[in-house]
Amino acid sequence: MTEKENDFDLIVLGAGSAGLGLALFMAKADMRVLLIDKTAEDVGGDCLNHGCVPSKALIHASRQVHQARQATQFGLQVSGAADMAQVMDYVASRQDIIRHHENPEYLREQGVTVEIGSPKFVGEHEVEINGHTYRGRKLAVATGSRPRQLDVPGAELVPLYDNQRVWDLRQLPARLLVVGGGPNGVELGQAMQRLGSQVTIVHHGPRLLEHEDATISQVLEERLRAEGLTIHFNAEVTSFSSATHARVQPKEGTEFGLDFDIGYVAIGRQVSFEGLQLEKAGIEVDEDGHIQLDEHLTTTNPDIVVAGDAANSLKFSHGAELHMRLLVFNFFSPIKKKLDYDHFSWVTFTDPEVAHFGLDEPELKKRGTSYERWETNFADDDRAVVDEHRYGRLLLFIEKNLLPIPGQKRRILGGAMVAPGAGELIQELILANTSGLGISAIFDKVYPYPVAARINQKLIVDHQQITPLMQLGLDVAFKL
Ligand SMILES: Cc1cc2nc3c(=O)[nH]c(=O)nc-3n(C[C@H](O)[C@H](O)[C@H](O)COP(=O)(O)OP(=O)(O)OC[C@H]3O[C@@H](n4cnc5c(N)ncnc54)[C@H](O)[C@@H]3O)c2cc1C
Ligand SMILES: NC(=O)c1ccc[n+]([C@@H]2O[C@H](COP(=O)([O-])OP(=O)(O)OC[C@H]3O[C@@H](n4cnc5c(N)ncnc54)[C@H](O)[C@@H]3O)[C@@H](O)[C@H]2O)c1
Repeated sequence: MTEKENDFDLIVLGAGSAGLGLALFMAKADMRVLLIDKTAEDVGGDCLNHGCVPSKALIHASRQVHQARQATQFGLQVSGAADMAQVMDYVASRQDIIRHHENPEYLREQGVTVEIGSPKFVGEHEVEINGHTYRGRKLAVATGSRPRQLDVPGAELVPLYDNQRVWDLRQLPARLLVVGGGPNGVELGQAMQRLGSQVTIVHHGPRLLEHEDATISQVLEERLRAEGLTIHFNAEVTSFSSATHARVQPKEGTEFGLDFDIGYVAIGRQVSFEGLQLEKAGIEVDEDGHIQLDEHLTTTNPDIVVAGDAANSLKFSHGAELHMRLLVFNFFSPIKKKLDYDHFSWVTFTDPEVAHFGLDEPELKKRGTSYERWETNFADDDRAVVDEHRYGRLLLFIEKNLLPIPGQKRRILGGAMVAPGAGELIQELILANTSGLGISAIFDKVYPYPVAARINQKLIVDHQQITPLMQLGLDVAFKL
């Protein structure tokens, strides 16, 4: 290659959600882009290969099995057990479909130069890979994160899986020990229980999904227990005395033993920049090994940015998309945008789903924002009655105006929902939140009866109060 051919507008390290988004967008904008990943099979990153896609496919399969069993209440006869090999074949087939547009050949067709190998920085704008040096005007580190390991005595004896290896399972374990009650642990734990495993979750914290409001987590916990999962809170696995026996220590109380067949470790993620020689590019890391970033996701080298899990903030595929949007805006605009999670949302794809958006109560309190907490269960919602999800729960934080002036906009600051399909039901609330719409945007709608999303309006209608002044106005208007 000539020297010119080795010059790029953008070099991206890592072809996961963040790197792919950045590379494809910049190539579309006619920029010269070099995208690097370790192997061709790694392209697509964790989301396609070990995370979102296989986990959602597994959840889909397990829901089919669960719903078939639920239908026995209507006289349907269901027998037999799910075949794990067939389930995993289904999972792999879904990944294969998505791989059609997440692979080196496809990317090259889109105008992206792709290199496979182990890159390292050799200068402030230079990266070396496979014996060649490439220069980028801008460079992006999008190397993702990896699962945290369970480092306790005896772990080496045990068949311990994490999200990188679990998709190789061909047989359903009779007893599955899940360590960690975050989104990863609860999604996989419920799916495996539905497929036929007996699942036990051992969780450090006092409740599942610790980023959620306690009232929301509690509904999920009750549903999971009703399906047969065992959950130990405030507890940790302290050692393994054999390949199938764990010792568990609750924060308060006596240590106990747990028998299992395989373990699934879902205790969070860690970033690692091993081998990248960040120091050669002038990229500083803090004492925990995290890259020092400003509010524009720029490192201590002004031409090198970080995107996705590697930035070590909220770790989601659409978090990577948010980063990508911010970075491309800032690449082209003289006015720079700052990273802002105020309208960010996420969904945990359990059944019921748990959806979350905007600011939560601890954050509102921290900011001293005036708000009201409105919540409802779904017990009296007609759709919830017929579809059997009266246990659902919706929580909203509504802007509180200091003076009760009629016609004032009251914005929806944040909220959460736990219900089947909550991730879809909550989308109109997210739109209102993102666009700064007031509660009247929901109040004024006429919903087709009986769509499940009417619950959004019900909560708002239930909280409308007629003040004495309004009552007087109504009385006069009616007489006239
Ligand atoms: C079980 C599970 C389920 C999940 N489900 C969801 C979900 O439903 N929705 C959601 O939004 N998020 C979900 N996530 C999170 C989501 O997968 C991640 O946030 C997302 O993949 C991060 O994208 P990324 O591009 O930052 O990193 P990655 O996708 O990890 O991509 C990083 C890429 O960099 C490459 N790389 C690493 N080091 C180097 C190196 N030295 N040189 C070259 N290349 C390198 C890797 O091979 C990889 O391809 C889930 C995560 C897990 C674990
Ligand atoms: N639907 C989704 O969007 C989705 C699904 C799965 C994962 N993810 C993402 O993947 C990442 C990883 O998920 P995760 O659930 O592993 O991480 P997490 O950090 O969100 O949750 C892990 C939980 O494990 C607990 N824990 C830590 N050490 C423990 C120990 N030794 N024993 C018992 N419990 C322990 C922690 O208290 C924490 O609540 C997250 O950032 C998440 O955003 C997203």
